[in-house]
Amino acid sequence: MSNPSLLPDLVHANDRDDVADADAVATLDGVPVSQRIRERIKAAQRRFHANDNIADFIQDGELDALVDEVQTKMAAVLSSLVIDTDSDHNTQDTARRVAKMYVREVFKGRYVAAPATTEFPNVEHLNELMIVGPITVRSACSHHLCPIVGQLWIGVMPNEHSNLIGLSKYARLADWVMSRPQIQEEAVTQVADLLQSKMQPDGLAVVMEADHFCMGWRGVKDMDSKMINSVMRGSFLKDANLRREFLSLLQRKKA
Ligand SMILES: Nc1nc2c(ncn2[C@@H]2O[C@H](COP(=O)(O)OP(=O)(O)OP(=O)(O)O)[C@@H](O)[C@H]2O)c(=O)[nH]1
Repeated sequence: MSNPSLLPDLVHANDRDDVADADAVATLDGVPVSQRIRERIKAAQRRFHANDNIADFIQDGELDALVDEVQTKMAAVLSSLVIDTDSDHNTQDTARRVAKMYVREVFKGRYVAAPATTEFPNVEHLNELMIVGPITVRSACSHHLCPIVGQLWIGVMPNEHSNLIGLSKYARLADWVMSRPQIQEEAVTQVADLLQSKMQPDGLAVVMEADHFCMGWRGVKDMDSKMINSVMRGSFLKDANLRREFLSLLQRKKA
């Protein structure tokens, strides 16, 4: 969706002097930009959970306005945490930095469309196991918004009708999915669904192993435990030998 004609009407909080004012939310005709986006999603009867992509409902220029809006709300959070952002030189720009980090970096996978992937026909009718990994992945848990950092392995069993995608695209697509507040079980399923739709392979396997900072940095403060989970589809589910081959190759690489 894009409608550049809306741009001149956007009022950006950072165009003004009162950026720390909790009422100075970026608006379009007096309506906060998040509300406009939410109304479009609801009208289309679509979901907007933390790990959903909502790029189809965001118009040109609105992401900048969203950063402005989040900045204003973050300033209010810092104020409620009784941090003196006026005299504390370290936190003067923190609200802006955090807003940019959420919208433009760590949760970008909610707000931008999927990276382009060229799909190539499987001309040689390749039908051998292929494994990509470890791909380093970074996400955040939906519960505390604490980082999740780990590794991902992908196994593909193509057939003659499958599409092949460039090697770098596995990492790009995984990053797009992970750059949203997630739980690991759903993140792995989303990666599998995405690859399945692009490649249509006979079988697909995705394994993820990650550290959850909500366990290590806070809460139970267990630094050692990791979460490992996997999704097996098609021939990886039906064929125990294929599954064993994939898991043993992966173990050898991890050792
Ligand atoms: N299943 C699953 N749980 C996760 C994931 N990331 C974080 N969690 C857990 O989600 C739970 C959040 O639940 P709550 O019990 O409501 O939160 P809490 O009281 O702050 O929990 P504590 O972490 O035990 O202090 C915690 O147990 C986290 O460790 C994930 O990817 N998958």
